[in-house]
Amino acid sequence: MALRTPLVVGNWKMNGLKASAAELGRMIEGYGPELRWKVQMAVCPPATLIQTFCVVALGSRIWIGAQDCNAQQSGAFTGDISAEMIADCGGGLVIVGHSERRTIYAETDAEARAKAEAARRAGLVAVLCIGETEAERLDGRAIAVIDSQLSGSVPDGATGSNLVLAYEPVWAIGSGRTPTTAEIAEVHGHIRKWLDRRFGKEGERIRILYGGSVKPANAVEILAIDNVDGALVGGASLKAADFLAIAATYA
Ligand SMILES: O=C(CO)COP(=O)(O)O
Repeated sequence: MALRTPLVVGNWKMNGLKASAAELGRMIEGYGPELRWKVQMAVCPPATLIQTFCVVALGSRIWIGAQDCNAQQSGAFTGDISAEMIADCGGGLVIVGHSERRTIYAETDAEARAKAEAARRAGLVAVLCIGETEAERLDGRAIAVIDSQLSGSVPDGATGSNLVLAYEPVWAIGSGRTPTTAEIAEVHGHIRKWLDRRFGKEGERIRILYGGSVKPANAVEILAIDNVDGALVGGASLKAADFLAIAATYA
């Protein structure tokens, strides 16, 4: 068995209504045995659809997850959901620290870390997002920013079974632009070394996904890069044909 099974996660963001279960159905149909053995697929719909999607995906081996959670188990946090609630619906993972949460809702590394810890408490896998802005990259600070996000948001005791990292350069999200393969290789190699230093052998089991404008047209090139263990896909995960084509890179 490979040290790290490739993982392709779809982040639907604030898109999807009940009727979108049909699209999930098409994904399940296309996730046949030849793909299942090679790559793990997951879909994170908006919170309103988690329960429905978990029922639709039952027995399909596609994981269903959430896009965020509150770090607390329950309480007076109007509008929020907890990791325990996601697990209760049948969810298996939760995205934390996404750049849209960091930018729009001013979430900090410490909050992302607390959410990753909440995910572990509830038995979920946390998909923890990090990545530099365009200004930071142009300033030559991309690696420094990644380092500070890693130290601030990766929880103690992380393992390959409770944490996945996602490198998402903020400027590549929804823009149709991606870093060069050398730039992605540099950041992923850097994160891999950081995980080795922090967690030793266990660090080798933690997957590092790339996210930001991944499409069927660039997936082959991106997913072949050293230390890229899969993708976190936004727009292209909304259509079964595109999402399956990305995952099929591993077939
Ligand atoms: O933010 C992303 C996934 O979390 C990436 O979004 P896009 O694939 O639409 O660029």
